[in-house]
Order: sequence, then C-alpha cells, then structure tokens
Amino acid sequence: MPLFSQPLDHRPWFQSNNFIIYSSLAAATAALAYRTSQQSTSSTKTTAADLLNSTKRTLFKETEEETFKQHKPLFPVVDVVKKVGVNDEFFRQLKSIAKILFPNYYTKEVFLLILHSIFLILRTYLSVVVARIDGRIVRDLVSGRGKRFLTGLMYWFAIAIPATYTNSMIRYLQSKLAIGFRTRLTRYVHDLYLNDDKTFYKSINLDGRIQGADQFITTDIAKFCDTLSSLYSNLAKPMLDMLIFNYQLMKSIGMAGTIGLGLNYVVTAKLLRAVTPSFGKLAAIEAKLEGDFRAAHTRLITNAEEIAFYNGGELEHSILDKAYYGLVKHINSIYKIRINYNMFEDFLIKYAWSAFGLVLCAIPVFAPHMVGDIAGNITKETSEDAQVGSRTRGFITNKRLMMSLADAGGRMMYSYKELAELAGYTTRVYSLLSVLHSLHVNEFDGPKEAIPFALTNIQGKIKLGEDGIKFENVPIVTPAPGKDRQGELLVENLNVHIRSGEHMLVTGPNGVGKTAVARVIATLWPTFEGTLSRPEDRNIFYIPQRPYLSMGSLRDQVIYPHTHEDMKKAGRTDDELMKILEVVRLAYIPDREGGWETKKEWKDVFSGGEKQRIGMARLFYHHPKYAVLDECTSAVSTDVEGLMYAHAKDMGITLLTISHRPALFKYHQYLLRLTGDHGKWELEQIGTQQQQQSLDKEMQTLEDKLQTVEALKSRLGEIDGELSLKL
Ligand SMILES: Nc1ncnc2c1ncn2[C@@H]1O[C@H](COP(=O)(O)OP(=O)(O)OP(=O)(O)O)[C@@H](O)[C@H]1O
Repeated sequence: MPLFSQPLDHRPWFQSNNFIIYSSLAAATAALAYRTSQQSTSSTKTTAADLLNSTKRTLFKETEEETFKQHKPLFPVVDVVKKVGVNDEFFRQLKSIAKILFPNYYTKEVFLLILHSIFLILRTYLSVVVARIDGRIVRDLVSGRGKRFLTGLMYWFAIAIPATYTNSMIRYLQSKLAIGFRTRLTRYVHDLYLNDDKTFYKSINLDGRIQGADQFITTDIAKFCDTLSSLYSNLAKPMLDMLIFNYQLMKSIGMAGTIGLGLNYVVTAKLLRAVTPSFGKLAAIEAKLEGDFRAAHTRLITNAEEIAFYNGGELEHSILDKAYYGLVKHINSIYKIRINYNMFEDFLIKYAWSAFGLVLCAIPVFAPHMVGDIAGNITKETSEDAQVGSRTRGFITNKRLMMSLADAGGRMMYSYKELAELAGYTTRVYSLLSVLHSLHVNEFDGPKEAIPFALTNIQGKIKLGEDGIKFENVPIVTPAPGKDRQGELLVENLNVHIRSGEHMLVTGPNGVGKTAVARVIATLWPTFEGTLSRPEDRNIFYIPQRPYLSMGSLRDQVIYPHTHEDMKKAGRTDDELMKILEVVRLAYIPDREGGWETKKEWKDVFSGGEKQRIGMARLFYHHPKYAVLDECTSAVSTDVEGLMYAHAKDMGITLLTISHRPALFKYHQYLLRLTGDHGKWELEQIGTQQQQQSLDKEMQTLEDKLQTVEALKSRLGEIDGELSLKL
C-alpha cells in the first residue's frame, strides 16, 4: 500500500517515533546553542584585549608546519582564470580545500554536517506527511465528514511544531557550518600568510599573482563559505526530496509517469546547461573588481593627510569613481545576462513543469489501467461520493507531491547557477592558497630558464646564528616579479664584515640601494648569490625609514612587537619604559595622553620626530646585539639624535646606520659608500682624510649659513628703523 494512502498513525504525535528522534535532536542542538550562547555571554564580560588573547588560545591554534608540507602537493599553482567553471578542475580544487575544512572525521564541522543532514531528511519526511494530511483534510471536506475534518486539522497543527523547528534548525545549522568553514580557512590562511618567513611581505613585494590579499581573506573566503554551505542544503535536500517524492509518485502515477518525470529532468538539465552563461568566471571578475574598489578606499584612508595637503581630493575622487563604475558596469552586465537566462529558467521550471505535472496527475483519473494500487483504491470505492472523495484526496496528495517535486527539481536546477558561482569563489580561494603555499617554500613566479637575478634562480646561501653580519660576494638586486623578468643590480658583489662593536654607516645618493642592503640582511629580499652570515632574528632589530605605529595602547607602541603579556613575562615594568622615554625625550607623553593604557590612532597623534623617537625607544626596550637603523632619526633634532646614538652604543648595541648625515660619522668606525656607478662601493675607516674633508665641507656649509643669519639680522634692524621713523 502506498505510504500516502495508508491510514494515519492515530497515536498522538508526541508518542510516535518522531517524538523520540526529535527529543534527542533537540537535546543535541540545544546543547550546541547553549555552548554558543555561553561563549558569547562570557565574552561580553571580558575586555577586548582579553578576548583577543582568549581567541588566540582557543580558536586560533596554529597550523602545524607538517600539515602545510602535506598539503603543498594539493595546491599546485594553475592558471586559474582560464579554467573557471563547473569542470574537473573545479572539483579538484574543491577537494583540495575540503582537506582544510574537514581535517579529520572528528571535527565540529563533521558533526554539524551530520546533524544538518538529519534535519534535511526529517524535513523531507515531514513534507510527505504534510502532503498526506492535506489530501485527507480536503477529502473529508469534499465528502462533508466534519469530525474527521477536525481531526485532520488537529494533526495539521501538531505537525506544524516539528516542521517549524526543523526549518529553523536547518537555517541555524547552515549558518554554523558556514562560519565554521570560514574560521578554519581564515585561520589556515593567517598561519600561512603571517609566519616567520614573512609570506605577507613576499606576496606584496616579490610576487604579483595575488593582488589585494585583504579582499581575498576578508570577503572572498566568507562568500565561498556561505555559498558552499547554502549549496549543500540547496542540493542535498532537493536530491533527497526527489528520490522520496518520485518513489511516492511512482506508486500513484505508475512507471510510465515516473519515466516521463525522469526524462523531464534530464532534458531540463541539458537545456539549462547549454544556455547557462559562465557565472563562475563572472563571479571571479566581480570579486576582483570589488577588491580594487576597496583597495582604492584603503589607500585614501591610509594617506588622508598627505592627500589633503596636496589638495588631491579631486583626483582621488575620480580614481574612486573609476573603480566603482568599473565594478558597477560589470555587475550590470551580469544582470542583463541574467534576464534572458532567468526567463528561460522560469518558463521551463515553473510553467512547462507544472503543465507536465498536471498531465501526470491526470493519469490515475483518465487512464487508471496504467497505474496499480491507487486506481484500485479508486475503483473499489462503491458510492459516487466516495469515488469523488478518493479522487480528490489522490489528486490533492499527488498535486502537493508534484509541487514539492517541482520545487525540489527547480531548486536543483537553480543550484546549478549557484554551483557556477561557487566555482568562481573556489578559484579565488584556491589561487590565494596555492600562491601562499608556493611563497611559503620560496617558489616564486619567474622565468623557467636559469637567468641571473631571476626570482626562480636564487643561488645564495644564508647562515644564521653568526656573531656579526658578513657579506661574501653578495650582489644587492631588486626583485622583479613576473614570468620573464630579472632583477636590476644595485650593488655589485658586496664583501663586508661587521663585527660586534664595529659600527658601520652606509651612505650614498638616493635610490642607490642603501635600504636594499637592510632588506637583504632582513631576508626580505633574496640573496641571489654569495653567502650572507648574520645573527638570529632575536639578536637583530631594524628601525625602518617610515615609522610604524601599531593598533593598541601607548605602551604597545614602545614595546612593539611585544604584547603586554610578553612584557610581563620578561619581567619588564612601566618604570623601565618611562626611563626609556626620558632618554628619547618623550617623558611628557604618558601624562599628556592619559597613561600607558590610552588607545588612539597613534599615527595621527605623534609628530614626525616623535614617531621616530618612539622607534628608538623600541630599540632600547628590546636591547638587541645588532641594530639596523635606516634614516630613522632624519626628523629628530641633531642634539637628541646624538644622545640617542651615544646611548645605543653605551648599551653595547652594534649599529649599522643608513644615513646621509655627516653628523653621524663620529658614532661609527666604518663607512660603506655606495656610489651608484654601476653598482660600485667603497669601504673606508672613519677618521680618514676623505671623511675629514666631508666634515670640513659640512662645517663650511654651516658657517656659510651663519653668515646669512648675520646679514638677515642687520636687514631686520634696518626694517625696524624704517618702521619706527614712519610711525
Ligand atoms: N620592491 C621593489 N621592487 C623593485 N625595485 C625596488 C623595490 N623597492 C625599491 N626598489 C628600487 O630599488 C632602488 C634602491 O632602493 P632603496 O630603497 O634601497 O634606495 P635608498 O638608497 O635607500 O634611497 P633613499 O636614500 O632615497 O632612501 C630604487 O631605485 C628603488 O626604486
């Protein structure tokens, strides 16, 4: 007997098996929801910093290096843009990403997925029950059986409770799954992006394959996760629905009807596939344009003051407008493409399918010999009223099943569009992961042949742990990202040894490669040839040309990149910090700003000179063995600059200073002069005749300036005299 024509289970719903299933599911999901709410309430009581620390501990457990090694072969870099679409490459990429989303069977996401699937099955089952109750109610209404009609209504309301619970749980679990995926992916990407080998720097400066990593990490990953989890319910449920409803219908409309339905799906899928535009590629382009627009805004925020000084608002306005209109033009073209596609899709799924469905529903009525049981049921009824009632019930049940089927089929077909969009986001996420993986192991984009100074041909050696900085035949070369590019030689084979206590000054014209030397020491730029020996990271500290002020409190500015926690662990105190600020002549800052805990946008608070003094304060706080100071006191007055250099030397820090200021010569023993003449360089001991000449030259310049002051003073006196005469 077909399921939908069986008499209903007359036990109250709460005594049925459904109730037991529901109770356990409700308990499991309630536990899940309780845990989530507990987490969120406890977090509201803590401070943001506590939250940051606790998040680090719980959510952000670092990905093991071994995991990256295992995953590397899964993420070869491919020319993704050419291959966007629902194809083998898409499924391969999705499979690779799935290794990150589901690292093993015992994760929360697997549990969520199972729970989600159970609710999806339940919803399908409930739809069948609803179809049966609906059929019964209408039959009783048509036959005028009031008591049965009321009983039917009672069941209708009873089923509404689990049905609504199921629906809201499906939505809840779908969102939980999406955020779970996002957390896993974001954590993985952060671990790959911000690690000891500074992949974030490489991806921005040594590689051009990822443009605007921020957009990839903040938006594209989120869209990918949302689409993936919604696609699961949009595909899994209708597939299940179709299986169950087809089975139900087969019993009522017979084999011929079912074959007809099956053929209908195949034809529809083929037609839709043939007319579907490449939504994946369009979605990938849209994501890129969104990224460009966002990057233009970020640049404006970062450089607001400089732009305002230059009165550059108008130009920036046009740049932003251009980025926006580029995006909108693309989105509009997608909308236009969608008009025809949606018309075709709607015609096929809503109208053609409904007509076909009505024909199938008519089979048991007009051609009962083509179906088995249901026709038997109808003909066995004796009175005409009963026959009408039975037909009505059969029709309503079939129609509802057919409608659910059409809905399920429609959703599956609509999902194809979503699948195509998912292919676009998958491409973006995959390309981010594959490029980061390749940069993590220093595989750069570049020419295949072994061309000198190409990023694919790095031959130099780096020895860490030396007491000193030693260049042996190391050329300083600009990195040149790109398939057929090689770097430009700035400094020819450098042979220099800076021993502990032997301070060195690097000088030379603008753009000659002074900072480039610091970049090579810091391993930001590759050592293309020769050998570089240097201390471990913890023994060497860099202060760059542009001062960087981090997010956080005043204390965080001085101790960067330490956290307050690190500082306490190291047994350091605020009193010590105060003494450091006295050395750099910034002792007035904590009082003026309201204490160490004050949080501000510090880059807008400090003056240029103050920012640089904070940089020196960091050096004194960290007290490394070696320091590379890159024009980091250019905005500080010479007297305070001198004090800071003397203090650094007293602390036993060996200095490698990059500067144009002859006033700094006296704090160093060696002078490395980069001449800019085909990469030539000279090393000399400070105190030589040449250096003396350089100092004499500076003295001469100062004396010349002083003479101008005298002339200006006498002119001022003259003007004063003239003015007093007139008055
Ligand atoms: N990421 C990069 N990629 C390619 N070339 C670069 C990059 N960064 C800097 N350069 C180039 O390398 C050269 C050396 O730059 P560097 O910053 O070392 O100059 P510098 O000697 O410190 O100059 P200044 O005295 O003006 O600070 C310059 O011509 C610069 O344009």
